[in-house]
Amino acid sequence: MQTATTLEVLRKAVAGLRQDRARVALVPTMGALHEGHLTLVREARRHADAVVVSIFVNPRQFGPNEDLDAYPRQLAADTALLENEGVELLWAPEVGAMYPAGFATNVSVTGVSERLCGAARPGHFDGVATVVCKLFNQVRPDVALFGEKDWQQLAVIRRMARDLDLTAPHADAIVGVATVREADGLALSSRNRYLTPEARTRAGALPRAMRRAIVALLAGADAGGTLTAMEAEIVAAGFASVDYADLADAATLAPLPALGPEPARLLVAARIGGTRLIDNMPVA
Ligand SMILES: Nc1ncnc2c1ncn2[C@@H]1O[C@H](COP(=O)(O)OP(=O)(O)OP(=O)(O)O)[C@@H](O)[C@H]1O
Ligand SMILES: CC(C)(CO)[C@@H](O)C(=O)[O-]
Ligand code: BAL
Repeated sequence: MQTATTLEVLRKAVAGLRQDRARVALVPTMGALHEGHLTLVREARRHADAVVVSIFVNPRQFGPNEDLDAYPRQLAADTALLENEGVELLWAPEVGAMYPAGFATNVSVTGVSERLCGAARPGHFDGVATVVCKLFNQVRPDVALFGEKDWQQLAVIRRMARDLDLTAPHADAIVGVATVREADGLALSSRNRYLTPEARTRAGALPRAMRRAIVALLAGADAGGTLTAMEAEIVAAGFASVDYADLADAATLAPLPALGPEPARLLVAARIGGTRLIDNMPVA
């Protein structure tokens, strides 16, 4: 596996891959890799001949009081994991290579960015859209893979890619990969490593409460009452607070106060022991 840390080396390496192989896949990450990321890498292989993974802890998507400094960085261990998966190219720029002095551009996706995590983390999706737009322009992948764990992020990126003609105009250029979970149902996340063993045990209550709510909704229970009961269950299990718990249209994330004919998604963000966890599931 080749590692590029400058744009010049990246462009040469991508050109080399393109000479040898037809299709290139991109898997953007912030590192601290786990089985969720490796599942994206394996899925990427099914869609392309060469796989490029980026590792970049993107300062622009962190708020002023968020965990940018604490975010786990383990490039050597990540490199070994990616080598083991047969990844062709790792793109691991420093902040100065991604945002050289004078950088002054912002990509902002209206609508789908505005609720849920967008409301709880002002500026977050502008940071995500800006860096993913840059990554797409840097690598020019035929296909890019993102996890459904970050459902709203996936929706924002799909909107941006369509609006800015960033990817090939086929429907599956942005592939969403199903959330990989621990045995107790907790979604794998780099931030799970912030949890104490006790908080980690309690955190399994989040997906359990969500599943119970979905069963109730499908049985015809009132949406408002079900969400309130679910929030209470999450807090009773030891979470400090619930940032949001909402039903949304699965494609646009438009508000969906009650179940209708549209496909719905249940999306939750909750805090435990100083760590903010997110999850989402289809109401199906
Ligand atoms: N459990 C998971 N299942 C599937 N994909 C995942 C999972 N966790 C992360 N991903 C995906 O991996 C990509 C990189 O995510 P990122 O590096 O932010 O990891 P993360 O575990 O989501 O970290 P964080 O704790 O910052 O949310 C994203 O597309 C994300 O949706
Ligand atoms: C897509 C992404 C790599 C952009 O920094 C990040 O938000 C992530 O890891 O989900
Ligand atoms: N996986 C989403 C990236 C973030 O929370 O900043």
